[in-house]
Amino acid sequence: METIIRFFKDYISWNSLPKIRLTDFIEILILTFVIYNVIVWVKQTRAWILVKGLIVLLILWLFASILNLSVILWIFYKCLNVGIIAVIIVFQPEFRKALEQLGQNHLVTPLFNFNDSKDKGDRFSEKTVADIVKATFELAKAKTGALIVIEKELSLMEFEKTGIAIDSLVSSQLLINIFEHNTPLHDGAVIIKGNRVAAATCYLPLSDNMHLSKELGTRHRAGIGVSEITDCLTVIVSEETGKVSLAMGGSLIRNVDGDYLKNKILSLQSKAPDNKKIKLWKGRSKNERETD
Ligand SMILES: Nc1ncnc2c1ncn2[C@@H]1O[C@H](COP(=O)(O)OP(=O)(O)OP(=O)(O)O)[C@@H](O)[C@H]1O
Repeated sequence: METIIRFFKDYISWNSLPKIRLTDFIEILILTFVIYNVIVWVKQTRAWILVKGLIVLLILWLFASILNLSVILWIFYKCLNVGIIAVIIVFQPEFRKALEQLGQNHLVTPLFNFNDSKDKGDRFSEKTVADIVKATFELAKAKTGALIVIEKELSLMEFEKTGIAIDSLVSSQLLINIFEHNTPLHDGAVIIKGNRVAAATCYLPLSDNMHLSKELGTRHRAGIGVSEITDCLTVIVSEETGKVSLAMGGSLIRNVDGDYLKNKILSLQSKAPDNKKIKLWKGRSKNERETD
């Protein structure tokens, strides 16, 4: 009995328990957040197939280890380095997308948003909103294909650079003219920043979303693609059907009317209330992004 009491005194006393500091709690929270997000990412991408493959390989390796199958183990170890590089190459698009999403994270973006030019006044004037809506539906009526990307918080500079600079005030006439068939500027996308048409003929990244309807061509895929990696609003006018669709946060809303488009543009207008949020470095928190 005495031995048992001594055991409890020696080993289950408060002194023998590891000390938990505040930093340990912080570490646990960070790790929980990271592991949860990695699991969600793995489930949402092709990486899930990779994980299943890795589990099969792990079982094989365990089997070979238990039975001491030296040749199989030797092959495993020799292939390990090449395998890691192969995985990085094959899953490069997924890794890229994950890093881009991390960069868009609500915690990170405000820290590194150096662009304070939009801190003053509204993003769009009433005329700009009305002209975008007017041009869109006139183009739709004439079944003229169009792709208009409206910038929100995240810069579209990298796509702007692929096109021809315009830097002109938005007007319905200008937009209609740009997308007119057989004119030098009609191909590609127009980028709108505030009240100005920044550039035309811009090339956008195509979405690789496999769940998109097969009837959607590259114009729609490009519109959705740019909305997956930035917080822009993309207006797509189908040349084939004359219907207007919107892409936001990687989702496509098809066949919208003028009021819906106007409200969506106005929703970009409302900037995040900077003064109510923690402003760490000349930055501003993003408005909530729309999902399906
Ligand atoms: N990556 C891209 N970036 C910008 N614009 C693009 C891109 N790919 C295609 N486009 C535009 O889309 C046009 C081709 O549209 P396509 O017919 O393939 O698309 P769609 O989605 O079926 O649209 P529509 O209903 O208008 O036919 C091109 O002429 C070009 O203007």
